[in-house]
Amino acid sequence: MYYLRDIQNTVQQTAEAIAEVLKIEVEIADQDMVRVAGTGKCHSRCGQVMDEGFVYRHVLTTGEAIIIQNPGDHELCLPCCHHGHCSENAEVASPIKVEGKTIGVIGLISFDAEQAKRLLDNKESLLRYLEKMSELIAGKLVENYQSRQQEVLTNQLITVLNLLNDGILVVDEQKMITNYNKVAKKILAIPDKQKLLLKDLLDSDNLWKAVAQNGNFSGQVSGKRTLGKLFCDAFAINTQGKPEGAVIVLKDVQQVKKIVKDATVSGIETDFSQILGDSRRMLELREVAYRVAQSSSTLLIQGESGTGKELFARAIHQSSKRKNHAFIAINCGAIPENLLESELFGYEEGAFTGAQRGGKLGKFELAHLGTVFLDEIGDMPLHLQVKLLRVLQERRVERIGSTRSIPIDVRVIAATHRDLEQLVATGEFREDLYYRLHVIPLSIPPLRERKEDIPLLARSFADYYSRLIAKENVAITPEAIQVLMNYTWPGNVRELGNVIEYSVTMTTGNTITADTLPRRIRTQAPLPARVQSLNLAELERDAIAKALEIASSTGNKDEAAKMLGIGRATLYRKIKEYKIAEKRTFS
Ligand SMILES: Nc1ncnc2c1ncn2[C@@H]1O[C@H](COP(=O)(O)OP(=O)(O)OP(=O)(O)O)[C@@H](O)[C@H]1O
Repeated sequence: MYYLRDIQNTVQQTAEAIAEVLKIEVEIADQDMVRVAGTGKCHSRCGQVMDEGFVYRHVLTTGEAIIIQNPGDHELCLPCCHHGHCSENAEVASPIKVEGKTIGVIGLISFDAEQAKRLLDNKESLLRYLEKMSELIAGKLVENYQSRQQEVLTNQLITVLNLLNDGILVVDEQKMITNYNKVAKKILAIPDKQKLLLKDLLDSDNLWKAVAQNGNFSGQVSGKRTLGKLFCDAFAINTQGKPEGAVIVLKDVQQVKKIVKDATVSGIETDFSQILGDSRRMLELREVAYRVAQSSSTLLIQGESGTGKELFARAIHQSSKRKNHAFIAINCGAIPENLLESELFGYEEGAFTGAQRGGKLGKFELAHLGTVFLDEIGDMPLHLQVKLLRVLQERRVERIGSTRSIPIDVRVIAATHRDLEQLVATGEFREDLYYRLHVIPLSIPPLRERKEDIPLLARSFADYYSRLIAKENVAITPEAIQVLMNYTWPGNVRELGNVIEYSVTMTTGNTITADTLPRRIRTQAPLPARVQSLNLAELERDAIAKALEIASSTGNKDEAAKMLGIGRATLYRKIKEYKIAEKRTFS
């Protein structure tokens, strides 16, 4: 809204200018009938409400100027207490309008006959003059209102900018810094009250070229007044097609690494107490792992799928001096070969078609001071094995498309369910890398070789999943435990966890009995412990041998055929075909 009191000085100066020109007293009232400015006798009453301003009220209502020749006798003055004995000789009142709305009145008052004559002799030009003065005041009011709005908007923007975790710089077309937030001030060490150019703060040539050419930039830049690299995104500002500079968003690389650390570790902090198992082998393994955690040596964890290799790797990281840095796990078998290379080592801008502008940090760089967990290392392609070996030997990484090598301090924990020695023998795994990784080998035994861990694991999974689905703690009967102990667990602890999750969910009461366990566990017909081959005939042969082995306890061959879902005659034929030696005589 527009208030004359917001520009009181200007209003007073205008009143004085009018008084000077017309040699007459002037007063200006706002829409609340408060005298905002006044000259001569009226000056001392500025700021007061005008109780008897009947003429001004009329102008505020009608929006029309009025000239009163005989105040005191005029009909508008009838309600006034000075009616009939007014000290004024003549009065002129002209509206001040903003956007068509009357928001004040300029009043001219004559106290003697000579002044009154001057007013009345020049009515027309006087009214035009007052109209111009009103427009002048109205213009000032709008200007003041807009600059206040601008100030409010700027304040809102600065508040928003200061709430962001990124550094923000605003630069004009001449690359002059026009605004920045608190984070930018901190990460760029911007001095107070200095006019600065972008080049005073950042190594900005590439950035500016990209913004000018493409309207944006994304990559890394170096600070001029601070050490270290910054991630940077910049966007051109255009107003009606005209370039007006750019907004630059900055993130401290160390800060990003902290975010990576929080995302990779804090969510799933693992310590050795979470690795369950009281078998002698697990107790020993935990003890060795705890001891090696304190060193920085490369580790190789071997074990079948689901035995807890990643769990151990996380616990080792969490117990090491690297625990406040990132733990980055990457599955070498799950990522396509060409992507794996850039994921691990990163690349420079323009390294290949489709490479992201500004390049990309590799996992080794991101995990600097932390741990990289290379799962399924046996699936790593040979040419990447060479690169990995170099990283382990030289403790430096070279991004794709770069000749510069970057020093890194990373502990590598590799894991595999494959027989690496065998892979070395067949030439699929480099011998030198194998020995480099094999410095401290940890071998996690499959669950079937430490069956005494099963009761503890099963009960703790039952507690966990009961809590998860808000069920009363589901117990497990001794018979059910016995069934679990008899099974060979090809999927190891992961499979056991899944079976207990299934049973906790499916059981109607709050006890897992042998009957509520999945059928395949009860019928003792697990999948082959290790699928060595995907040859159909071999798989069939293995399945038949297994079924015969299980059924041997009852000596009933029909049972084996039923397990396999084939007829008795087919079973005989297959036994003959695959030359399967039977361990006992069947009925
Ligand atoms: N000793 C254990 N105590 C408690 N939970 C375990 C244990 N071992 C494994 N687990 C659980 O089993 C699941 C599989 O573990 P993990 O992923 O560490 O196995 P892995 O050997 O790395 O498997 P893969 O080779 O398939 O990646 C996880 O949910 C893990 O928490």
